[in-house]
Amino acid sequence: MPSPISTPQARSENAHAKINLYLHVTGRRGDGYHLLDSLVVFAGAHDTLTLGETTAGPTLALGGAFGPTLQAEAASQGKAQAVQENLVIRAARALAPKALGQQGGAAQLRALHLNLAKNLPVASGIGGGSADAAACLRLLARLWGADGARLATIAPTLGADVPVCLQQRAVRMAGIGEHLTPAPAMPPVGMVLANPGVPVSTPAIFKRLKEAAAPFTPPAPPYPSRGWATAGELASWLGQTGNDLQAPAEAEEPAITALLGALSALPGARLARMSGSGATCFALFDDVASAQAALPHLHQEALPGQRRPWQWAGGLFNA
Ligand SMILES: C[C@](O)(CO)[C@H](O)COP(=O)(O)OP(=O)(O)OC[C@H]1O[C@@H](n2ccc(N)nc2=O)[C@H](O)[C@@H]1O
Ligand SMILES: Nc1ncnc2c1ncn2[C@@H]1O[C@H](COP(=O)(O)OP(=O)(O)OP(=O)(O)O)[C@@H](O)[C@H]1O
Repeated sequence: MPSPISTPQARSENAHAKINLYLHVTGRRGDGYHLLDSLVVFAGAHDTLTLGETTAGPTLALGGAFGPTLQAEAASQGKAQAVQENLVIRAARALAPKALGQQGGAAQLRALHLNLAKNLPVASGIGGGSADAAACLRLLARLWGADGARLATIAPTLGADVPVCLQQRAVRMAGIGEHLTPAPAMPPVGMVLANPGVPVSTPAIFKRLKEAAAPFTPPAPPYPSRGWATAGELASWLGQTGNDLQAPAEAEEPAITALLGALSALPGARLARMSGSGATCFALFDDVASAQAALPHLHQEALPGQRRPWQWAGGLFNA
């Protein structure tokens, strides 16, 4: 039998874009973290992490459309080695001693090189570093041997979104992101994703929400036991929900308001909303073909971008 890491496919792992179809902030913990209720799905769009080798590891090479953005961020922080503090490397460092022991872990880390094709915008509300860290855990678990339970204990130590990105399937998320229950099977859905090219900091948006002192929102109603038969049914059910981070994010970045307007105006769009803490927004369509047909109609003035704007059309990722 081939070893689990012997094929080229086994040496790569995709980190799909996390989409919060709705996000209610239901409370706040004593330590300041917010309690959430969110329906999380994953889009076909993804970063890709691939294993390489070195004798000076752990090392990370950044490629893809947004590799230079991450590289520049690291450089602007004035730390020559900041790329090596990327969440991907932090995930590897967290897993190695637990999977292999101190000595074995140190040896394997020295041999570890990772290539990250960063195709998704950075600091954009679609998982980003969390999805990459989760992909790293899944990839290295295959290489080093670690079970799901072990990964599940490490994931929340890396970030609130890492547990959901580890599962990478449709779930209802509660707590600060650690309570995950399977969602009903999703209907066929088309999706347009767009980022206006403005980075948004998650802590800054939660801080704005806190300062606004708005009342917390109750959790969404129970999900229909048979799920939603069509994208239209899903969109109309989502109409009774919202994203509580959208107003503070729009206050921080008016480009989000313009983008939501442009997405709502797309032919066939059933619902337009922001994901996570922004600034990426999504529109739902009846199917992938409708989303792809609508994408060229997206007004480019809605993507002003200090950074590189981004747009994508496709379907959901089903693990
Ligand atoms: C908004 C979401 O994207 C929804 O999926 C996530 O909750 C954010 O997850 P994340 O980016 O992995 O967040 P972390 O890196 O763990 O936290 C960044 C900061 O966001 C705030 N934060 C995050 C998650 C949460 N449930 N409550 C919070 O208040 C905290 O100030 C925290 O210091
Ligand atoms: N692999 C990575 N990809 C993107 N950002 C990373 C990565 N590793 C570390 N970071 C840092 O994390 C910061 C937040 O970016 P990220 O893309 O994770 O945010 P996000 O998309 O808002 O995430 P979330 O949806 O979980 O809130 C970046 O500004 C960057 O400094």
